[in-house]
Amino acid sequence: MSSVERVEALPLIDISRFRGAGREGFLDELRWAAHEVGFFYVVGHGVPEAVTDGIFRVAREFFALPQERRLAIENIHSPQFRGYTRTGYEFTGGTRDWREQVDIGPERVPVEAPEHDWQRLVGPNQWPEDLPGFKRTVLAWQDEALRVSREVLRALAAALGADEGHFDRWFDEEASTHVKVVRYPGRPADDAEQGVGAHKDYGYLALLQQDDVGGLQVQLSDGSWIDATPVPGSFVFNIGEMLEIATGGYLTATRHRVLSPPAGVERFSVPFFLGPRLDAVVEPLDLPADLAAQARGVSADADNPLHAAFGENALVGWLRSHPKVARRWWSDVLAARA
Ligand SMILES: O=C(O)CCC(=O)C(=O)O
Ligand SMILES: [Fe+2]
Repeated sequence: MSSVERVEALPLIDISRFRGAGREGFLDELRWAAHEVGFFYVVGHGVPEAVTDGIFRVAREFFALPQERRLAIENIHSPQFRGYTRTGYEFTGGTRDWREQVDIGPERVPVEAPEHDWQRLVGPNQWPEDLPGFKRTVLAWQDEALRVSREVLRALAAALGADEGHFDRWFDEEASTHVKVVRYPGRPADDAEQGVGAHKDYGYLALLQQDDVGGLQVQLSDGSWIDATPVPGSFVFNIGEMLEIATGGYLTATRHRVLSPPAGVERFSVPFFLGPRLDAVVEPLDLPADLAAQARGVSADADNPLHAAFGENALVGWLRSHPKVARRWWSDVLAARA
C-alpha cells in the first residue's frame, strides 16, 4: 500500500498473526496502519464474548439508575478525578462534551507527602455500592483490555525494529490503566453534535469497545475526517501521545472526535488507555534509518504541548477536561501555574 492512496476505511489487524506464521507480513501491515493512519481495528484478540457483552450490560444498568444514585459516586468527591461525570460537565477544546461516564484507574492508596503534583493522581476508585456486578465486570474487562493492549504494544515495538519488550521498561508491576465507561445521549439540538470534541489520547495506546451506533471519527493526515464504522467483535486501537514522543512522530497520536447520536438514540462505548508509570519520562526510540527518515517530529500545538513526563502529561489533561473537580481539589496547583 502506498501512502499517496487515499485511506477509505481504517485498517484491520489480526493480532493473532503476531504469534503465528507470516509474522513479517503482519508487522509490515501493522507498521503501515500505525504510521499512516494511527488508528486501526484489532481482531483475533481472544477476549471472550461474555466479557465484552458483560461490560455493556453493566453500563446500561448503571446509566439507567436514577441520577441521585449515579451522583453518589460523582467525581467531585475524588481528587483523582475518579467516578461519575454528568453529561455536559466535561470539556474538550473549551466546549462541553455531551456524554456521561465513569472513570476508573488503578486502585491505590494516596501518596502521603507528594513531592510532585502528578502524585496526587494516585488513589482509590469510587464504585457504585448498590450495583456490585459493576466492579467485578469492569475489572474483568480491564484485565482483558490490558492483556490485548500490551500485546499490541509489543507488536508495535517489534514493527519499529525494537525488542518486543522495549516499552515495558516504563511500566511497573501495574501499568497506568484508565477505563472509561461512557454513554452518549442523543443530541440535544440539531446543531449540537459534540459527543466529545477533537482530541488526542495521552498514553501509549487506547483501545475502544464501541456498540453498533457509530459516531467516532478519525482525522487523516490531509485534515479530512473518516468514520470508525463499528466492526463487530473488534476493538478500535489508536496511538497515544507517549508513542508519538517515543518515535519522534513516526507514529502520530491521531486526532479523533465523537459526533452525538441522533436525538432519541444512545451510544455506549468503553475506552481503555494504557500508559507508562506516572513517573516515567519516555525516551526517544532508536528507529531504523528508513523509518527515522519518515518521522514527522513531535507535533507542536500551543493548546496541547506534549510532555515526555507521563504524570505531567496526564495531569494537564485531567485539569483541562474536568474544571469543577480541578477547582475543588487542585486550586493550589492551578494558582501556582496561572
Ligand atoms: O467513545 C468513543 O468512541 C471515543 C472516546 C474517546 O476518544 C475518549 O474518551 O478519549
Ligand atoms: Fe480519545
